[in-house]
Amino acid sequence: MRSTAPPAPPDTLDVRHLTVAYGRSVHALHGVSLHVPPGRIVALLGANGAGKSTLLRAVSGTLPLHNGAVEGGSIAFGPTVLTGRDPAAAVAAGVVQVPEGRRVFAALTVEENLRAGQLGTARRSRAEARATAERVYGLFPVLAERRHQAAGLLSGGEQQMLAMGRALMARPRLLLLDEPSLGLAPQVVRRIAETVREVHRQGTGVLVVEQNAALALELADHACVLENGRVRLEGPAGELSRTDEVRRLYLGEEPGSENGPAAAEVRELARWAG
Ligand SMILES: Nc1ncnc2c1ncn2[C@@H]1O[C@H](COP(=O)(O)OP(=O)(O)OP(=O)(O)O)[C@@H](O)[C@H]1O
Repeated sequence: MRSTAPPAPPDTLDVRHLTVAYGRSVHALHGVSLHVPPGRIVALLGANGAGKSTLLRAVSGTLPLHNGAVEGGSIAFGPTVLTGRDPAAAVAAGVVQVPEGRRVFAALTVEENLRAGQLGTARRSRAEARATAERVYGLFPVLAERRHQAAGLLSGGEQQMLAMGRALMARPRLLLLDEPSLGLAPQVVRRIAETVREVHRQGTGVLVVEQNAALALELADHACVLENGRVRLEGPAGELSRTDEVRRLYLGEEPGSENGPAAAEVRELARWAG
């Protein structure tokens, strides 16, 4: 008789031995395993081309949009198998990706963009939908002020907030974020980081890809460093940020230095986070 595996705990992302290729020649991930426990923040770090976006795309079901495909391994969110499923299946399971490059519907208003975030999710009453929108406006008051404006007129930072807000309208159990701080001013980055924390406090898990390693390690409970499509290092974010390798390669510090630029940034973030 075959033994059956115990049911996966709810809201846990479980990626096992994942192998992904684009076409026949680009092998982007080679047997990557990663775990996001319920309600935790996990950061994915790594150099350009390491495979971070590929991993997020595989989880959100958007790989085929980039001509990529899962060639081996598995992805599950709780009891739901997501391997090779489409984005609608991921959203229905509670896994929602903030689109890369903060894509918003430029011609639609802020409010209409937020409403679009509910498409494909379980039907809700109007009162529930309104309450979710008010929660998003509470997180990003600037969106409330601009609710009747075309999204294309927002600044880059406001568009990032809208892209996040739209993802939150689906009431995700796991939010996938691809470089949320890219190209944004420090103050806006702080606002975004604050929101990630707030979303996390409200019980949503977060898997975040971030070039700003100091920010990612400050935000995350756990971090995973990818190198050439393989997991190179992983562990509690606090421990990883103290390893010589991470300090040298991702935080731009000389090992042993407490005064590098990233160390200053971590201290500044810690001060701001209270
Ligand atoms: N649509 C695609 N078609 C072909 N190859 C791709 C495609 N997207 C990514 N790749 C390749 O897959 C590998 C992993 O890329 P990926 O974008 O996942 O890395 P990344 O760690 O997110 O890097 P970056 O920080 O530069 O976005 C790289 O070799 C990249 O060139």
